[in-house]
Amino acid sequence: MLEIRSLRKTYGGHGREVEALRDITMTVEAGQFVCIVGPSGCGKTTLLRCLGGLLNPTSGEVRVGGKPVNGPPDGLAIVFQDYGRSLFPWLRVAENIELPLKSKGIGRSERRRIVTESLSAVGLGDVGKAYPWQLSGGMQQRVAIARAIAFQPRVMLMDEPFAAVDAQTRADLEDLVRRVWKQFGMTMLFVTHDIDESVYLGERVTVLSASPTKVLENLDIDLPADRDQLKTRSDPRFVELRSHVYAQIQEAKKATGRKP
Ligand SMILES: Nc1ncnc2c1ncn2[C@@H]1O[C@H](COP(=O)(O)OP(=O)(O)OP(=O)(O)O)[C@@H](O)[C@H]1O
Repeated sequence: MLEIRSLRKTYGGHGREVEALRDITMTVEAGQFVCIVGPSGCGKTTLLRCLGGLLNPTSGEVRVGGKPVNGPPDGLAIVFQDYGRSLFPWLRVAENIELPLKSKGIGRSERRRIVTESLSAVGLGDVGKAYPWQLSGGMQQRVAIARAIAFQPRVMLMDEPFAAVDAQTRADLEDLVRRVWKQFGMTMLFVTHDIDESVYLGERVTVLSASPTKVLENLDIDLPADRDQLKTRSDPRFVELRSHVYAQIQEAKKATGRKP
C-alpha cells in the first residue's frame, strides 16, 4: 500500500542545506499498523509529509496504492500533533467533520450520518454542536481523529498526535487508535518519539537512524493483538522489545556524536 524507495530529502535556502532524509526504503502492506520512531530531528515529519504529498522528495519515489505521489493522494488522511491549528475554531465540531465530506460531493443526509458515526467511534457522541475551543485538548484530538475517520481513508498518517496531551489522556487515545484501526481496517503509519508508545501500538516498528537518516531496523511486534495498558506494558516481551528499540536509538545517536 505504501512504498518508499531511496527517498532523499534536502531542504535548501538561506545558504544552509539540511539533509533531512538520506536514503529511506520501506513498504507498508495494506491494513498494517506501522510505527516510526527515531531520534529527534531525524526527519520523521519530513517522511510523512512526502507520503502525504505535502512535500516533494529531492530524489527517490513514493507510491500510495501503487500510484506515484505528486500531491495529496486520494483516500489518505493525516492527523497532526497540533490539533489547536487543525480544527477551524469558527465551525462547530460537526461542521469541522463535515467540511471535507462536502468537497467529496457527499449529500447532506449521508454527511450527517457519517458525522454521527465517526463521533461515536471516538466516544464523543454528544459534542457535535460545540465549538472546538469549548473542548479539552484530548477531546479536540478525538475530533481530529473523527474527521479523519469520516473521510473513510484507506491510509491514515499520524504525526505525533498525542505529544501535547497529558499521560492519562494519551493512554486513552492510544487505545482509541488501536480500536479505530481494527474497526475500519485502514493502513496506519504512526510517527512518535515515544519508544513505549511505538511498541504498544504497532504491529511493526520501523527505527530510523539519526541524520543522515536511513532505516535502521524493521522490527515485528509479536505481542498479542489485544493490547491492554497494564497487561501489555508489563509483559516481559514488551519490556524486551522496548529495550531493544531504546538501545538501537541510543546507538544511532552515539554514531553521530549526538547527546541523548
Ligand atoms: N522547512 C524546512 N526548512 C529547512 N529545514 C527543515 C525544514 N523542515 C525540517 N527541516 C530540518 O530537517 C530535519 C528533519 O526535521 P523533521 O521535522 O522532519 O524531523 P523530526 O524527526 O520530525 O523531528 P522531531 O522528532 O524533533 O519532531 C531537521 O534538521 C530540521 O531542522
